[in-house]
Amino acid sequence: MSTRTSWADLAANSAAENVTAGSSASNGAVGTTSAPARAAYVPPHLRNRPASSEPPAAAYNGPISNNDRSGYGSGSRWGGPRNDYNRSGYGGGRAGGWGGRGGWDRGREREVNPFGDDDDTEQAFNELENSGINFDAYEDIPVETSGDNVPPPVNTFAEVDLGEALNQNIRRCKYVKPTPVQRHTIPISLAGRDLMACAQTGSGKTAAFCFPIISGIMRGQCPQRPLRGARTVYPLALILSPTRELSMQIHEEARKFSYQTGVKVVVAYGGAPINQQLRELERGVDILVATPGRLVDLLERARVSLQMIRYLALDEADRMLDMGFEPQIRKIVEQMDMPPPGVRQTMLFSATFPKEIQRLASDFLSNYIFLAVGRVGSSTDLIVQRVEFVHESDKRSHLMDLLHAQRANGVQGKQALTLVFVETKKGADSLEHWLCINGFPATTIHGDRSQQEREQALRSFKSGNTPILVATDVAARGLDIPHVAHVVNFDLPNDIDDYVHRIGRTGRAGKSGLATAFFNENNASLAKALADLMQESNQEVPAWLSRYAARSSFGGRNRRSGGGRFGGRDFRRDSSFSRGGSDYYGGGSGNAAYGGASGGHGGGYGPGVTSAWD
Ligand SMILES: Nc1ncnc2c1ncn2[C@@H]1O[C@H](COP(=O)(O)OP(=O)(O)OP(=O)(O)O)[C@@H](O)[C@H]1O
Repeated sequence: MSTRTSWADLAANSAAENVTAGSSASNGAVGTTSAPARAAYVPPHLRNRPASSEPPAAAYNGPISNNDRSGYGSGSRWGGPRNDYNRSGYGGGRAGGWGGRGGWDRGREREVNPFGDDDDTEQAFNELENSGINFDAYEDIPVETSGDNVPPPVNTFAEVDLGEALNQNIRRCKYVKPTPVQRHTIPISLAGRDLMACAQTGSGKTAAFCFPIISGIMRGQCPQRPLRGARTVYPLALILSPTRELSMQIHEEARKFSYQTGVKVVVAYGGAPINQQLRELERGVDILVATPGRLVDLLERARVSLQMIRYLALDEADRMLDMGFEPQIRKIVEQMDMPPPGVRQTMLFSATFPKEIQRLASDFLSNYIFLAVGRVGSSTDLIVQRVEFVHESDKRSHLMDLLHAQRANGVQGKQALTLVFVETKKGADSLEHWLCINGFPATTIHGDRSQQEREQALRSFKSGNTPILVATDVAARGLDIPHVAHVVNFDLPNDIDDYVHRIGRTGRAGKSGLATAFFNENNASLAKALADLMQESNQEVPAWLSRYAARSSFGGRNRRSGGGRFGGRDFRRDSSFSRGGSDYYGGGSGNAAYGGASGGHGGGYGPGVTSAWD
């Protein structure tokens, strides 16, 4: 059949494309090292490294530091409460903040360009806009904020003084306007406020927390690092995320945003050799992006100190505080040497925020602002959700039908990618094998694969060489993979929030996508939450699913309290919040099983207030 040929062609084409595109990842950066201005050969182990990692500049006169940037003034100390530096940085003193950055030029010459462009091409970038974002869909987006003195949103990046180097990188990224979550959170963060932000998948949360951090470090005065071990490093900002791949992605993004700002970003995650990460750290770090396990390791080895942390960001914060991660997060945030809330600035981001998690998270925050931003455009336009009743034994043939239909429609001929979620690692391997022997190039990502295999699988999927990725929930959150046209929930998750994150791998940044779920009697406990979610998103709910939902609405792990809209609502507004523990789940009996459940986290929106991810 011609399918074989077309798959082979597809692979060949995409391989070629991959080489030219550089796929926005660090590979692309390597390719740029041959630009005339940077003709010197950069050995592989030094590539993708901010070049300002050099010995302390002459201006620096403090004790041994691995973090200091050559341009950072005379070493005035940051050490007092957060308000001190905020006032000097963001108040009337702002005007003085951006001049005289000449010292950074030295770093500029050597820093590997993560955009794969050259300074000379900046004008060309100015003329382009990120066409992926549907800006019209931004009108009338529902937003809810709560907290004291919420700073007003901005409409443009120009309205906030992020600094010229960062602005230039924003232009390079072709971000013409801030997305809604950025419009609201950037002024809040620049004002030094703590923040809990709930905004739909694919809406630009990464930049929303990176921009204020980078800008704040750029404008901050050079902190004098304490003298501990010569090999201990003192990052100024910590960004935690739950998976290695997500940490790598945030690192890549942050490196782009901080290009030529003098701000150094390093990533540390498990499964990769620690020595290499230690070497990177020793070259200097301002922003450390990390997974919790590897960070605990580094802290216990006293190779990282959190003493100088000014900014703490938790991406996928609800996941970071669920039962799996909470002890590690508490250890990092509360039991090491990190400054307390009110001294550091803390920002929590996710598309989902169950109330119980909000309650836990509030321990980490001081006088925070809660923000819920509705989805970009109408949900019906972005992710079309379908649920099909498929018995366990029919799932494979049903998947095959879907994939054949996609081929017939030519979707995959255009490099469209399909992400298939399954429940178990074994199930992932077995489905991948079956797909491959049936002529559908597939790969897999799950926790039993080596880190190298995981990274290779992701690369191959992103490039289109292997247009089907079978994944467990390790790929459910945060991953920003362009051209994922279809997400298939081959096995539905037990938790409606996981469903939301999984389908959010498509329909990103204003683009449309399709999500198909295979439902059968094993998923009855999810029926109510799924039907509610689909209804809220203006999706067609099959009659049989409504019947399942009616049957299961008496309880169950995914029941939402108050029958209300799902909840990006501030738990502090809920009158039951002072009553403690189980009430956050509406008093439902299934609440003890919190870790795997999202039940009842809505609490109900009032009229006219829209959920953050409907
Ligand atoms: N202002 C902007 N203009 C154009 N594109 C943007 C803008 N901000 C972010 N993007 C793009 O939108 C995409 C999604 O952003 P991001 O990965 O930060 O989403 P997210 O909200 O963190 O999603 P998730 O909840 O799945 O983690 C990225 O490709 C990013 O480059």
